[in-house]
Amino acid sequence: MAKPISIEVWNPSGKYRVVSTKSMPGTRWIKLLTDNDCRLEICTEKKTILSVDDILALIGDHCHGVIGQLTEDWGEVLFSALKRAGGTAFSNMAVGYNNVDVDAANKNGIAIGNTPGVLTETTAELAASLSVAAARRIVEADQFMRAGLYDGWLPHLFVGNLLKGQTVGVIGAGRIGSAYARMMIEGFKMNLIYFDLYQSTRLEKFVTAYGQFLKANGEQPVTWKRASSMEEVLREADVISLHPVLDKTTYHLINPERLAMMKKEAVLVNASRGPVIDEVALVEHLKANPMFRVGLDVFEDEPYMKPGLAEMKNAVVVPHIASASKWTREGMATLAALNVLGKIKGYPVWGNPNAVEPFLDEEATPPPACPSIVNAKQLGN
Ligand SMILES: NC(=O)C1=CN([C@@H]2O[C@H](COP(=O)(O)OP(=O)(O)OC[C@H]3O[C@@H](n4cnc5c(N)ncnc54)[C@H](O)[C@@H]3O)[C@@H](O)[C@H]2O)C=CC1
Ligand SMILES: O=C(O)C(=O)CO
Repeated sequence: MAKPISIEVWNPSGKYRVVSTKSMPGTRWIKLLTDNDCRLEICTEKKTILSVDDILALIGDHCHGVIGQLTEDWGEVLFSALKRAGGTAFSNMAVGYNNVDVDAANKNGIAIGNTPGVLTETTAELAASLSVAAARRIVEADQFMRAGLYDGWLPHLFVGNLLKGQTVGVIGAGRIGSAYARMMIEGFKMNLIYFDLYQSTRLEKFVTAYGQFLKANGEQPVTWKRASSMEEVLREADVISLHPVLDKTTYHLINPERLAMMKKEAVLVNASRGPVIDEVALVEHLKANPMFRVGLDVFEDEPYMKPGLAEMKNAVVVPHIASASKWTREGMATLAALNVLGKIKGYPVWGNPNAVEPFLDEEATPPPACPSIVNAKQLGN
């Protein structure tokens, strides 16, 4: 028999049983569910990553919807169990949903929610921070200072890369990639080269207008270019940040051949998903090219790093915290809860997942809609 899972129960007499596999920041999401006749059960198990068996035990034989996490493996086993339990709704507390088998969800008639928009700027800010930290060797210098090694100013001490006037390359210029590009262009006056499957007209217009503004003020204008291939970005950019979704087309997008195309002193940043980079190849490249630097928020085999990465001074590594601002994490919890609640209540899907602000206004009642359901069309919603 499966080991019982520890839970915390809110509104025990609620009509709809909703499970959250983790405690999430804030209390608004809890209030929204309990005020709407949901009995909410929050898993309080100490282990960080729940197994499929743990989640099966949480779903049990009566469950209307689940709020889950990107660390969980949501496939046929869990979706068929949720369907058998009478459930119709699942939401990741994340915008990325590469941990979810959408075909299996479609087969079982389960709506899949995600949390776009609320984390765009927060994630872009962390990518920008990693870019600067890697370019200016901030972590190395901090460690040097704390080790008591600083014995006076020296002309060669921790010399890094100037960003102004250099080229920033963005691969995947969607919501986060575009926000990151704007920060680097406006903040550091970098030129842009980007690659995406789609043209980012808004981003191009922004760079053109900012370039005109700089020129009018007697400064060197910034420029933009839409690359016709990813390789063009890798060859030309001084700082490259990866922001695509993770799918078959982006798995190991950065491989040994592409690493070799990049400038020897380039900075590579990844705040998308770990498997976008072949991490073993990256470690080899970092060893062979000490002036090449990386800033990583995500890793191929999270929570682990590939052997050798932790020892590399030219790598800045942080534990998948790109969306970790209080406002964003509370907003993600709200959107995830409203996705599940909306489906249970039979609400329509919100028309624009890029404009979810009305759901985040704490003073107002959220619209009667599901903020973002990725398989709405397939389910005929
Ligand atoms: N590290 C973290 O904590 C976070 C990571 N993420 C990751 O960032 C990803 C992007 O999020 P958003 O910007 O909101 O999504 P988005 O959908 O707005 O942007 C993704 C972009 O990638 C492009 N793309 C897809 N395949 C491509 C390919 N083969 N080559 C080039 N571009 C390609 C798409 O056309 C789209 O413009 C998420 O899917 C998630 O995996 C998101 C939030 C936080
Ligand atoms: O939202 C996502 O996709 C994350 O990785 C965490 O915010």
